[in-house]
Amino acid sequence: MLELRSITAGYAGNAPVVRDVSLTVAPGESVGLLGPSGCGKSTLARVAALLHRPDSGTLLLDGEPVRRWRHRAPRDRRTAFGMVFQQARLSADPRLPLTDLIAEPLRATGRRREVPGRVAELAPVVGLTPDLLTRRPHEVSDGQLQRACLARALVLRPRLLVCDEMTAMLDASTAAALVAAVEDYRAATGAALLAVGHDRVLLERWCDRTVHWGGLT
Ligand SMILES: Nc1ncnc2c1ncn2[C@@H]1O[C@H](COP(=O)(O)OP(=O)(O)OP(=O)(O)O)[C@@H](O)[C@H]1O
Repeated sequence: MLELRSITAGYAGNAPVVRDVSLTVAPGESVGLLGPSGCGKSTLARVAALLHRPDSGTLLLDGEPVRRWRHRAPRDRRTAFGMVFQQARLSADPRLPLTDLIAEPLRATGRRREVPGRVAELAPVVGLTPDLLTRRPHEVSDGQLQRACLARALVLRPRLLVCDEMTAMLDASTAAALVAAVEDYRAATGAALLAVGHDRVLLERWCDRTVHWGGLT
């Protein structure tokens, strides 16, 4: 269970972009968060995934308040989340072949031995053929790179996925394939989902419930 209570967050030197926002994602639930461009959805998504420390408010994970963020958060909390960002190219190290990109969280948590097995398992799940796995980000399409980023988000088997406009830059068939991969993962594991976007039709089809930014406070 993820509970965001009265979260206010922003960027140093500027007025907060998220003000007093509350949102709950129950275990196994999928929640869509809809809002116009620039309203603060990505900022709230990063707060929810422990990647951005809020200025005030409380985040509870399974009833326990989170007190530390980013690399300071305890490992079991950080690894509870998998996050997919809107712009795969900005979130992917351009030096890494896709295999290493997918495996990054395993290496970062000292689980190198699991790399070959997990990458081989996940590549077909996200629709990546073996020849693509040895290529670097500049040698693959945006859709192929986003597939690898989804695999990276799944590699530690998170309990909660945060997808921030995951499909915004993609064609309809790639978008559908990525949503299907997320849903297959959720069906198999019971993981919850927070999907952020501005495509009402997509979010309403994809999620158990959809909340509107203006109705969050
Ligand atoms: N690193 C940053 N430093 C300063 N301001 C930022 C930073 N990142 C985002 N902002 C500002 O915070 C506000 C909210 O941005 P955010 O990306 O959270 O919105 P969003 O709703 O996700 O937008 P979009 O749908 O266009 O991605 C915007 O005004 C943006 O300019």
